[in-house]
Amino acid sequence: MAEERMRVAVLGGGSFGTALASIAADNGAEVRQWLRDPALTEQINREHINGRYLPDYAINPAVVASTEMAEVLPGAGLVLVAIPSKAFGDVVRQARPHLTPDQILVSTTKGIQEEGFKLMSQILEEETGFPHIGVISGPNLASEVADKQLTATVIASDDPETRTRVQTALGCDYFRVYASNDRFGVELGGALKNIYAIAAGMAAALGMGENTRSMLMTRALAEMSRFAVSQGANPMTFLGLAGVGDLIVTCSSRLSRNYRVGYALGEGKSLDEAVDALGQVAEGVNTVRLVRDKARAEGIYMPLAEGLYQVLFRGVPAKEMARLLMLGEQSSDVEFVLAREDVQRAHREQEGATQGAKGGGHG
Ligand SMILES: NC(=O)C1=CN([C@@H]2O[C@H](COP(=O)(O)OP(=O)(O)OC[C@H]3O[C@@H](n4cnc5c(N)ncnc54)[C@H](OP(=O)(O)O)[C@@H]3O)[C@@H](O)[C@H]2O)C=CC1
Ligand SMILES: O=C(CO)COP(=O)(O)O
Repeated sequence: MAEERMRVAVLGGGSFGTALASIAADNGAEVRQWLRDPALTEQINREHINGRYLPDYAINPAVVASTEMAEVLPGAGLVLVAIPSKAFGDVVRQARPHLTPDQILVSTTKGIQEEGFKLMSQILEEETGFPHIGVISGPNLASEVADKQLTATVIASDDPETRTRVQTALGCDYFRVYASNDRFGVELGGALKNIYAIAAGMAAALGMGENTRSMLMTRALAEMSRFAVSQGANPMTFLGLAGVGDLIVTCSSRLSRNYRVGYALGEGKSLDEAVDALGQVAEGVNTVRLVRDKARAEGIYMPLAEGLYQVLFRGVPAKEMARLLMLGEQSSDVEFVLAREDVQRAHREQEGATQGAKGGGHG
């Protein structure tokens, strides 16, 4: 007997949702995509193009778009939610009456909800109470995925069925899907790296060199993992695709929207001008504010996030902030090898010895 075709539902008609819908269809699934824009829905169904978000790429004709959740969700084995963090909760609440507990619900969104500092999979879990919840994250620029450039991602879930089903639905000869059980770390990695992509874009616009970019990315990794570990994530996750992998691509590519916002700021545009010119979501703008506030409230050392916050929201010139950051604490390289506190203690002891020697000289 022929195996039944998998049904996949995608919520969101943006660039990443569309790219993933097309992969699932390439893999033979029956794919339905929900979006709120009727004109774009019609264009996807008739021309197999998403002219607003991915105009240069053909979508697999097996993807059927609809503005009705009731036509998209019932019967889908896998539901991918690709909606920016600001609207994610609202859309999940609209979807809720059409969902059932056997479905696998996966967020693709790299952002944080302000209310309760919630990650998207936590919203999926809370709004549905269902057991098969996961997150996709990794170095996945949507237009490169749509272009079938060789790419890898991570499916993170503590539920083995979720991991396996997503690997089967999306894994193919141009898209590899690695598994993780650290859902929180993978999801946090995706959200946090957006902050540093803005900083990297800014540094590039200011004419800073490759040494600077490398320093920025590596110290960003230290800062991201410090924050994530303070919140309960596994630091090893940050060595993977959803940590260092995504940091590399987003801090290096003008295809990244966060990088482009940073670049525009470095060219002297205001935050509003930079965001308006982009016309799409750059999650890092909101994330930097939320993370900086949380870091301050919990006493977590995050000089890069604090510096970027000062530039974005307090009008400090980016060049001046870079100068101040270079005068900051010279801390441990890898804190999981040499603790930051040990470096600080050694400095204090040396300072004490120097003061003592000076005092002795006067006595
Ligand atoms: N693009 C990328 O390269 C990647 C993106 N991601 C993540 O995926 C998430 C989604 O991204 P992406 O597809 O790129 O986003 P886009 O900005 O390309 O598109 C956003 C989509 O969400 C829809 N949307 C926004 N607000 C609402 C709402 N209130 N109700 C219904 N629909 C809404 C938009 O509809 P409308 O057009 O009608 O406004 C649009 O279809 C992002 O948070 C991002 O972090 C992850 C990996 C790669
Ligand atoms: O997350 C991404 C690539 O992995 C996309 O980054 P942007 O949201 O900055 O475009």
